[in-house]
Amino acid sequence: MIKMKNVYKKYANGVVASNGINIEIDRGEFVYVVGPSGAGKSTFIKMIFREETPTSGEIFFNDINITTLKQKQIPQLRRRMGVVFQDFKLLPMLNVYENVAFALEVIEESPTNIRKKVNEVLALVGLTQKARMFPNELSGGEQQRVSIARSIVNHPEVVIADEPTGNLDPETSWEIMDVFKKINARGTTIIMATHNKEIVNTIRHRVVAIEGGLITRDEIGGDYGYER
Ligand SMILES: Nc1ncnc2c1ncn2[C@@H]1O[C@H](COP(=O)(O)OP(=O)(O)OP(=O)(O)O)[C@@H](O)[C@H]1O
Repeated sequence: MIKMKNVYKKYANGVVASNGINIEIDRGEFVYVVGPSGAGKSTFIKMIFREETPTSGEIFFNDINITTLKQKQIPQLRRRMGVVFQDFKLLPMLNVYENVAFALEVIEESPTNIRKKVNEVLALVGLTQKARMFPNELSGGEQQRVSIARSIVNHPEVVIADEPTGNLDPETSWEIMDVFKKINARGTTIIMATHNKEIVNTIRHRVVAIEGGLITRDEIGGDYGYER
């Protein structure tokens, strides 16, 4: 589903964040991306949803070469991907329901479909009762649930998460992992960059370690492998 071939990324300041990455990720997989700070995890993640482009090499999403997509084709690609960030990125003036519905309004879904899809994902993340609340009235874990609901409302094939538990306490982090488990059980591929050793070592999935812009380890059910 996602394939990188000899991906190299050098930022304008000369930093090489990807130094020849080759990887294949199949439909339905759950992949943790681990590695020290500054290793190139976020860059790896951002290149998948075309937030960054490689300096050389190719990235495929199914049979689409996303490295050569034109700017106007990017929204269409992003509709097939859900993205979740450490800091939630919710719109403060919109309530929970509206934050999730927004993504569908932009693509002009019918009001009936919007209602159906939003209510379905709010139920999945356990926020039906809080649909009318605003982000600043919610806990961090609840805000992350909204952000996850928003990421999956359009039934993406893959959810890409960059440190989704980074701002959450341990108990809330486990709850968020339950939500990802449900999403993965529906067949959605999950790619998650994380520093959470306990989670990686307990909820076993494929572990891809990046160090110095290179994949140094790639094991199904692997350990987190670092002290933190
Ligand atoms: N936009 C940018 N411009 C220049 N350098 C960048 C940019 N983004 C990242 N870098 C550099 O690229 C390297 C890899 O960064 P990246 O954010 O991918 O690492 P990371 O593994 O996600 O780190 P962390 O775990 O701290 O989030 C770092 O040296 C970083 O400073």
